[in-house]
Amino acid sequence: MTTDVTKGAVAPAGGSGAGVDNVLEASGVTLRFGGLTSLDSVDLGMRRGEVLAVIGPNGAGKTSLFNSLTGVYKPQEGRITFLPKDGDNKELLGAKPHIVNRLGLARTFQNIRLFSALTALENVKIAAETRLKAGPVSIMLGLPNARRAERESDERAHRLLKFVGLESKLNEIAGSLSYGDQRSLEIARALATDPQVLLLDEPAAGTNPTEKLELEQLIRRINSELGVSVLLIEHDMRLVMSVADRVMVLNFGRKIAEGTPSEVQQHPAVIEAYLGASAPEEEVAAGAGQVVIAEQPGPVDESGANDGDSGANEASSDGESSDEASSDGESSDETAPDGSAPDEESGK
Ligand SMILES: Nc1ncnc2c1ncn2[C@@H]1O[C@H](COP(=O)(O)OP(=O)(O)OP(=O)(O)O)[C@@H](O)[C@H]1O
Repeated sequence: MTTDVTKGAVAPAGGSGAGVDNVLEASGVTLRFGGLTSLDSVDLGMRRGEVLAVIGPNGAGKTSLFNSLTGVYKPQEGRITFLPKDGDNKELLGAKPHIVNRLGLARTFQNIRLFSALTALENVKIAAETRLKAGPVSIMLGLPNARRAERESDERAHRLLKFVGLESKLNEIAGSLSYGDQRSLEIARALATDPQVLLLDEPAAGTNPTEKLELEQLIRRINSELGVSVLLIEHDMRLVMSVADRVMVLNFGRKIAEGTPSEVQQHPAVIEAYLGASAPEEEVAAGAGQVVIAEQPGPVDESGANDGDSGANEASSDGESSDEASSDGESSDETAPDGSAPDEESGK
């Protein structure tokens, strides 16, 4: 049975993972922006404890899927079910981002969103404090339980900064950190909310080769040492192929393949999606039936100048058509699951 966290109703669990120990399931997720179908009946079955990568050419629907899973967008159709360890399944479609986060899903964004004027430690503590049991009044009055909670969040933030390799930079201003360190800080902040599933949206974008290798190690450790399932959007195919247990491929909003990294690399639909239907046959043949997927450009800075979503903003700000996906209307005032303010229009 699944509790619908949006209505308090109870519904049967859906999804594609019958007989498998899934942590997250989606079935028939369809997301439209006016005439544009960003996700077309997408199914997802994410296994507990795995690193699952979502790949696809630019505009394939990867971020739309993340935004749908985390409550930033509300797809018009489908089911999204979180299956936590305690067995109390939750329907996520329509749930607000902060509720999704409280249930156990945390994410990072394509465009880094830190409180850039605060220190690394403060950034993580803010996220850790969303887990505090003490209410605002006891915090204001400095009651013993509030002091204990404050100490716990401080310790937790220290531990996580050490875990991501930033222990020597905890008092540095976030905005002054290198791009790679800012990405690590974002991950620490997401982990501070104690998720069962971590969604990473292009974590390698803008990082240098050394930082990419460190990121690869970090993703492995998050998965193996913390026991967190990782859903990863990434254009860096070397990273994807090395770190993912399984890969799901989207193209034009549809799932076109799913399997192990080597399975999807050899999948004809994937080869076609990446090389294009008109790719010369010898180009495909040159890969001996195995596509060497070219790395696609991701965003290079916080302005998202290179994230290719300019059209996205136009459509979402319209918001009038009943056929359109609604982005969470509260998200501009609210902090995002990881304590950051989401870019409501693109959710990137
Ligand atoms: N808020 C929005 N309003 C209108 N269209 C949108 C919105 N968000 C996404 N889209 C459209 O949906 C499609 C999928 O976009 P999405 O950002 O999910 O792709 P992506 O696979 O993440 O691409 P990239 O790799 O470039 O980040 C695109 O055509 C995009 O323009």
